[in-house]
Parts: sequence; C-alpha cells; structure tokens
Amino acid sequence: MDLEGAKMGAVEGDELLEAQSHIWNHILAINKSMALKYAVQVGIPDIIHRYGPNPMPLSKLVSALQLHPQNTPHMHRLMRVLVHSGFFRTQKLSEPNGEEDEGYVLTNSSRLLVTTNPLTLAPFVFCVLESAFFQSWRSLPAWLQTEDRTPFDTANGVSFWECLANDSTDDGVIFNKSMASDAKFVMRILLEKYKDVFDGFGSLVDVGGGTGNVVKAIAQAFPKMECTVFDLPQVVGDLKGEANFKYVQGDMFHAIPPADAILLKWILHDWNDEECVKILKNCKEAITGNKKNGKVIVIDMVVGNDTRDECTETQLFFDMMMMLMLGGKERDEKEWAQLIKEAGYSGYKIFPILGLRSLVEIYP
Ligand SMILES: C[S@@+](CC[C@H](N)C(=O)[O-])C[C@H]1O[C@@H](n2cnc3c(N)ncnc32)[C@H](O)[C@@H]1O
Ligand SMILES: O=c1cc(-c2ccc(O)cc2)oc2c(O)c(O)ccc12
Repeated sequence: MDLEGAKMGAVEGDELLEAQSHIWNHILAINKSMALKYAVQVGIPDIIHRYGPNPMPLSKLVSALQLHPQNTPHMHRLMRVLVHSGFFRTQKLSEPNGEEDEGYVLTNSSRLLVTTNPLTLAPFVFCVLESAFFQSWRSLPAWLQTEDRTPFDTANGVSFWECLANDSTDDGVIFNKSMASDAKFVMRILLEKYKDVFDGFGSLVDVGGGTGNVVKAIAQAFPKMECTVFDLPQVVGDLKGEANFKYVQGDMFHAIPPADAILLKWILHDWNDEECVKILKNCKEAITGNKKNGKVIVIDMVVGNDTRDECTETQLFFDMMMMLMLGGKERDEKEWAQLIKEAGYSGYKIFPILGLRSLVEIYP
C-alpha cells in the first residue's frame, strides 16, 4: 500500500461512512435554502396559517397552491424536507380526509414567515437568496486575485451601496424591507424586556437607521425623547417624520448629528476596521460635543457569544455574507475591544440579550 493508501486506511468502516455523509450533507445543504425559498415564494406558511388551527392535509395544500394533482407526491417530498428542518410539523387529523390521516401545522419558525405576522422575517428570504448572492459566490475565486473590495464588486463593477442607489432596480426596496422587518422584530424584544437601555436620554440618533422602524418604536415608547433617523439621501430623502422623530440625510463618514445617545444597529459589521474606527470617532464627536456625555449603543453580533453549534455556524455564515457583499465582517469580543480602543473610547459592556446578536454599550 502507498503512503496515501495507508493514511486513508487509518480511518475505517463507520468513520469513513460518517465522513462521506458529512461531505454529502454539505454539498446538498443548499436544498434546505432553496426549499425554504420556494415555500415562502408561493406562500405556504400563509396558506397553512389561513387554514389553521387544524392541520392542513397535503391534498388541500396542493389545491390551494393550484398545482397539478399529479405533483402531489412531489409536494409531499418538498414538505418532508421542510418538516425535517423544523419549518412545519405533521399532526394527526381529528377526522381523516379520505385516505389522509395527517396534515401540516406551522412551527415557531414558519410562524415568523407568515407575511401578515407583524414580526414577519419573510423579506429576508428574498433579500439573501437572490441572484446577487450566488453571483458573488461565483466571483469569489476571481475576486481573490484582485484588489476589489468584495466579490459583489468584482461581479457587478460597483459596490453594493452604489447598486442600491441605482433607482432602476428594486434591490433597494427589497433590502430596506428586510432591514425594516428586522428592526420591528428586535425592537419588540428590546422594548418588552430591556426598555431601560434607553432610559434618561433626551435625544437619540439612529445612524444608518434605514426607513425608521427602530426610531418609530423608541419615539413611541419615550415621547419626551427627540429622535432622529440618520441615513443616506436615497433612503430617507422622501420620508417625513412625526411628533418626536425626524429624518435627516447625510453621510456618517462625514458627520453625525449631536445627541445623548447614538444607536448603530447592524452598521459596523457592514464595514472594515478602518471604516468602523472612523464611524465610531464621528459618533464620539456627536455624543461629547456641547459638553454632552452620552453613549453609543451597538446592536451587532459578537462571534462566539453563544457556543451552541447552530449559533456560531449562523454567525460565521453572516460573516461570509459580509465578506461577499459588503466588505465588512462579524467580530469576536477581542476584535470589538480593539476597534473601541482605537476609536478613543474609555470602555464598553456587552449584553448578550438578542440571540445571535448582542447589545454593546460604548462609553466615551
Ligand atoms: C444594514 S442596513 C441597517 C439598517 C438599520 N440600522 C437596521 O438595522 O434595520 C445599513 C444602513 O446603513 C445605511 N448607510 C450606508 N452607508 C451610509 C452612510 N455613509 N451614511 C449613513 N448611512 C449609511 C444604509 O442606507 C442602510 O440603511
Ligand atoms: O441579511 C442581510 C442580507 C444582506 C444582503 C443580502 C444580499 C445581498 O445581495 C446584499 C446584502 O445584507 C445585510 C446587511 O448588510 C446587514 O447589515 C444585515 C443583514 C443583511
């Protein structure tokens, strides 16, 4: 036996089969994403939700989707993958429907994909699983031989933000919708469980606050707080504020409006270290000008803050997305500490209260 053969021989029987299964699982894992995308595209969570609370038999699902009855077994196989992944559950029917004695019900995950749920995360499915993402992966080998910022830039000749500024596509609408849905989701948890994070501030600026769902929620919960959504002209240019919140257009790399508190939700992970230091320095100016002594509140991932397998893996997946699309990254605590120190702050505290993300308070 040659050397390679001998090395291979060290792994035998069950271990060899396990290794093969691991490889196959990774090659085919894309089926999970694509089955989910199809289900959300055709509205399966909505259809089962409308049918509820009883389990929905396969035949009823097939007719609601207006599929050819010949494809019933195919639909069953698709649903089997999604049941296995935890998006639906099968449950016994109280009364059989012809030959069928079970049907589908929603799980906590698919309830969050029902489009009429105020906390729906359905827009994310379309934002991530579209051609730009796959195209960026395809451009990765070429990108690694260039000085381009991201594989997205290599594929498109422009940056992601430049692409969004281009009115001729609906990418901006899709992106802003998915950010807006996340903003609602996070604010529900923050204001329900950790409202005191915002106590005592007279003013707050949400930097890169998108279409304003975060600020709308804070402004409603704190009617005496002067709140500002600060974002690029193409995002907030046409938007009008209300009682205690307003929209201001500008560029966070130039200057940020002064306030007691600055919020940076899902901003810093979009940018490289040098850019983050610049943004953080501008935030420091904004909270310390006029003798103010406020704080910066960051909502972002701290990689490794939750060691359960699926959590770290999802954080690493986000890191890939930031690398591919934006030239940013997900950071571990050491990397956050380094950024905060370089931007001239005196300290920080991490509150791991938002699942995969944390709330980080940064003190001037
Ligand atoms: C990932 S989104 C996060 C939106 C929002 N904070 C949230 O979490 O729902 C990043 C936001 O930063 C904004 N942005 C990008 N570059 C900016 C800049 N130079 N100045 C101000 N905002 C910027 C984008 O328009 C976008 O709304
Ligand atoms: O969840 C996302 C997704 C993106 C994203 C997806 C697909 C694209 O073609 C571009 C971007 O970007 C995000 C982002 O910038 C962020 O700060 C948070 C989440 C996401």
